[in-house]
Amino acid sequence: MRAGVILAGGYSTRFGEADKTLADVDGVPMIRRVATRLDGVVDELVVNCRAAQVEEIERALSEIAVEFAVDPEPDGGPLAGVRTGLAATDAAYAAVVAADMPLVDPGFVSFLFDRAAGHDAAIPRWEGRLQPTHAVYRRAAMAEAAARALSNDERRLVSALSALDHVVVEESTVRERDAGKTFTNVNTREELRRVAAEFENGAPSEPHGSDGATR
Ligand SMILES: Nc1nc2c(ncn2[C@@H]2O[C@H](COP(=O)(O)OP(=O)(O)OP(=O)(O)O)[C@@H](O)[C@H]2O)c(=O)[nH]1
Repeated sequence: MRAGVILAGGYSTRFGEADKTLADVDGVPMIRRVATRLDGVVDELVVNCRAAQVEEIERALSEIAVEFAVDPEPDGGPLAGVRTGLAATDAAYAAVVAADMPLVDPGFVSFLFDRAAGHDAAIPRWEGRLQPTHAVYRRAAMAEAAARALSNDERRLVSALSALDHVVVEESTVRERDAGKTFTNVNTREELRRVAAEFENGAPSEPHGSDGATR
């Protein structure tokens, strides 16, 4: 079993005044773009967010089957979000993807699942940095590593990686697969405009019938 855990519990402070995960990306809420792209390569989808976000995210995802994993306490940081998200699934492996990555490439995620097999994680590197919010984890191992790091007051995902037998998928591999755009993330309004332009120009393909636009 493969799960997809969408991390949406942040406060979008750089975005300002609104939850970026609901932002309109060429007619489709950003988190819906992430969910439809992941949906084709996983058996189940989990959305991790704060209780206050559930209603609007549910509306944005209408007709896409997801399970909500609500943070018991808000603002615990991304690592706490991952722990909460992973606790909602029994899948052997889970792709953890931030809700602000609307260009996530399902083929590349599928490749990460393949690379993670037999290990605790497959973590890509892009632009010199590991990308743990766009990675595949063995659920049980990451749940344990996250719990241990959190007990040491760590908030960042990378803190959990040292405890994992993780494969790093290097930039050269990402380039060979022409997948660099999969890591594009949206923090600011300007970044939202740029990513929306990618869709307006028709570049990234969406799974058939999944636009769920502005109904
Ligand atoms: N559950 C949970 N997820 C978080 C938390 N903080 C960040 N995240 C998630 O981690 C990922 C990366 O975080 P950022 O890109 O910094 O997003 P953000 O925190 O909403 O945005 P900024 O406030 O501008 O940093 C996003 O998918 C966030 O939703 C948190 O406190 N709890």
